[in-house]
Amino acid sequence: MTGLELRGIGKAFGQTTVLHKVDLAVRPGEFLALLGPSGCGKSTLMRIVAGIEAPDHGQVLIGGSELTQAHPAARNVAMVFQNYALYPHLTAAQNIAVPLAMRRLSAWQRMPLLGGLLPGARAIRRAIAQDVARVAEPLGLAHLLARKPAQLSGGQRQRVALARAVVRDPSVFLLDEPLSNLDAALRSSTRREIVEIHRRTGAATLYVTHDQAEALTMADRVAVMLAGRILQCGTPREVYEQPADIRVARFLGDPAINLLQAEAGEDGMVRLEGRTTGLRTRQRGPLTLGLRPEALQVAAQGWPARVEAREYLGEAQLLHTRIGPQPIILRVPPGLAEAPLLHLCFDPREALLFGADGARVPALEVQHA
Ligand SMILES: Nc1ncnc2c1ncn2[C@@H]1O[C@H](COP(=O)(O)OP(=O)(O)OP(=O)(O)O)[C@@H](O)[C@H]1O
Repeated sequence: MTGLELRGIGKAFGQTTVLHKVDLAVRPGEFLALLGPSGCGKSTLMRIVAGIEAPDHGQVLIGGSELTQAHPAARNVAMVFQNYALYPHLTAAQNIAVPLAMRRLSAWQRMPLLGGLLPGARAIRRAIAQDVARVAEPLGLAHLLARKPAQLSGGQRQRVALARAVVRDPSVFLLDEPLSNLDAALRSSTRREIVEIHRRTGAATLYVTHDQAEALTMADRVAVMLAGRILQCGTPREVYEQPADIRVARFLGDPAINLLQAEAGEDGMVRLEGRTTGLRTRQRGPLTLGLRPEALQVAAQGWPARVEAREYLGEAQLLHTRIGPQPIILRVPPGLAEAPLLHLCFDPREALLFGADGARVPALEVQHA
C-alpha cells in the first residue's frame, strides 16, 4: 500500500507566500482531512501533490518515491474537484471510462468510428465497459450510465466524478471540497459513500475541506491549516479536545469556544473573575482560558452569569451569558435555566489554557471547582 509524504513544501505567487514549509504525511490506507478556511492554501497544496502546480521548495513523495517534478500522469493520483469537471458531451459511462480509454487504447483506437474497427479495440472496449459497470454499481449509477451530465442531479454528477476517480485504481486519492455543491441531505449521504469508497479501495486519501463537520466525521486524522501553515495534525478528538494552539481551538467548534481572560497568581492557581478555577499552572500572570459551550453547566453555585439571549436549537439551547464583563456561551438542554440570573461551573479537566503567544499551556493539576 502507498502513502503520501510532503516535505518542506513552499510556494509563493509573486510577493505572497501561500505555503510555508508544509510537512504532511498521509499513511498508507489513511483518510486525512486537510481543514482550513478559504484562501489558506489547501487547493494549492493539492495541485502540487497532483503535479498540476510545481512547488518552489520541498519534495512530494508517493509510495516512497520522489515525484516532485513528475508529470501528473506518472503519479497514479486521482483528483476529484468541487465542480466535478465532467465532459458535457459524453455520457456518464463515457466520462467514467475516460481514464481507462486514455491508458489502454492507442490514439487510433480511440477514434469514434474507425477506432472500433482496429484490431484489439473491441476487446479492450468490452473490458473497459465491465470496469465501468463494476464501479458504477455500488455508487448507485448503474441506471444512469447512458445520461449526459446535464441530465443528472448535482449529487449524481459528483458520484460520476467519484466513479471516474475510483475506476483508475489510484494509489492516492485527492478530493478537493467534493461536497460543497450539494445540498445538506445529499452531502451527508455522499459523505458516507466517500468513506465507504475509501474503506473498499484502501487508498491513501487526502480530503480538502473548510467544513469542520466533514473533517471530524470522515477522517482518521485532521490537519488544521491556517495561512499556509499546518498548525496541528491529529485524530479528530485530539484536534478538538486537545488543540495545541489557540487558533486551532478557535477554528474548531460551532458555536466557537469561549476564550476568557484569566490570571495565574503567584501560587500558579488560575482565577477567573475573582474565583479560583481548580487549575494550576507553571505560568504566572494573564492567560486565556478556553471553555467549549458544552463544557459549562448551570449549577447551584459557581460564577454568577446574566442571561442576555437564548437560542432554541431543538435538541439543545444556547445561552448567551456574561460573567462580569466577559461574554460566554453555553449549550444546555432545552427548558433548563429559565431564570435571568444563573450560576455556571465547569469541570476543570475540560478547560484549556493558552499563553500570550497562543500556544497551549499545560495545567499541572486540577481540582473540581
Ligand atoms: N495562480 C495564482 N496566482 C496568484 N495567487 C494565487 C493563485 N492561486 C491561488 N492564489 C492565492 O493563494 C491563496 C491560496 O489559494 P488556495 O486556492 O490554495 O486556497 P484554498 O485554501 O484552497 O481556498 P478555497 O477554499 O477558497 O479554495 C489565495 O490567497 C489565492 O488568492
